[in-house]
Amino acid sequence: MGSYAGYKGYGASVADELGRRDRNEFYNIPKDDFLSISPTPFAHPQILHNKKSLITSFTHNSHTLCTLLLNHLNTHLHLPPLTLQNLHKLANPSGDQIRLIKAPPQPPSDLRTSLGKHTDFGSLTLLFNRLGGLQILPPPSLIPEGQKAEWTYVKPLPGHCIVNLGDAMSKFTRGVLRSNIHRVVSPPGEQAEYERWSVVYFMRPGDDVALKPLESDAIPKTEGKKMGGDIGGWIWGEGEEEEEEEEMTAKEWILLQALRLRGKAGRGNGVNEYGKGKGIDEMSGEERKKLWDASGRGI
Ligand SMILES: O=C(O)CCC(=O)C(=O)O
Ligand SMILES: [Fe+2]
Repeated sequence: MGSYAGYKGYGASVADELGRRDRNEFYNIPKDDFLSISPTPFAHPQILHNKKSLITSFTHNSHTLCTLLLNHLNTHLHLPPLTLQNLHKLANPSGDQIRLIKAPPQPPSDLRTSLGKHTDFGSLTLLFNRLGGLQILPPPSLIPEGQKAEWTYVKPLPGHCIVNLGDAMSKFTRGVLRSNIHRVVSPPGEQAEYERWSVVYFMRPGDDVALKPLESDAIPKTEGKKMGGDIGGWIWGEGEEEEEEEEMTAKEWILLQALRLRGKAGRGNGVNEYGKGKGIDEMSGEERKKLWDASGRGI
């Protein structure tokens, strides 16, 4: 599906409104490549093939953990047994992937956002990291009256991982569950001196799954007010009348999000094609701003 597998170089995408570049490099490993599900696996370097058993055991364990969480969500959403689990089967083709992210220490006099604000577009994300740096923008329900939402660090705890809900889950539940806005900045305090690594597992719905609200007495039957916000389809905000949305499969949706970020879906400049396309240095400030406005999501 698409070609968002593989390496993204340091500074290859835009991380803020000023068009400044990100400060991380990462590598995406699709689940289907190492479980022999994909008929056209990405040409990964030999070193990853040498680590196949590690990659497959990490995939299995992460998927099992996500399935446990889906089990609880399924119960609390009053869905028929195994509804969410059946939309996310390990053996079915899907956009699930592992991401390995490396962010070197930043110059103290020039600290920037290392991974721009976004919502994840899959279902659940597991984040394994030892250093801080991840920040969330809390929803209005957690903000005292009259105050503004402020970026807040999420502290990694030993023996824990951090779990994000993604946009697909918002779609399945008509916004009962919502994807969180997050970004990564320099780790706080003394941690800023160290290289930050993050190992991520993105669980996404099976390729053939329709991204539409599920039937349950805990999920509203009509759209009513759509929750607005400047990124993501279903995040909090002032609320506006819902427009008819075209129904898509997860495969189409994920490809659209990936292309959108890379500026190929009718907007932007194709800068995020992992090294291909027009470089950010060649773009005007206006072009960078346009790219930023058009993206708004993780890759
Ligand atoms: O490194 C982190 O803590 C977050 C990474 C992230 O948000 C992403 O890759 O989508
Ligand atoms: Fe993310």
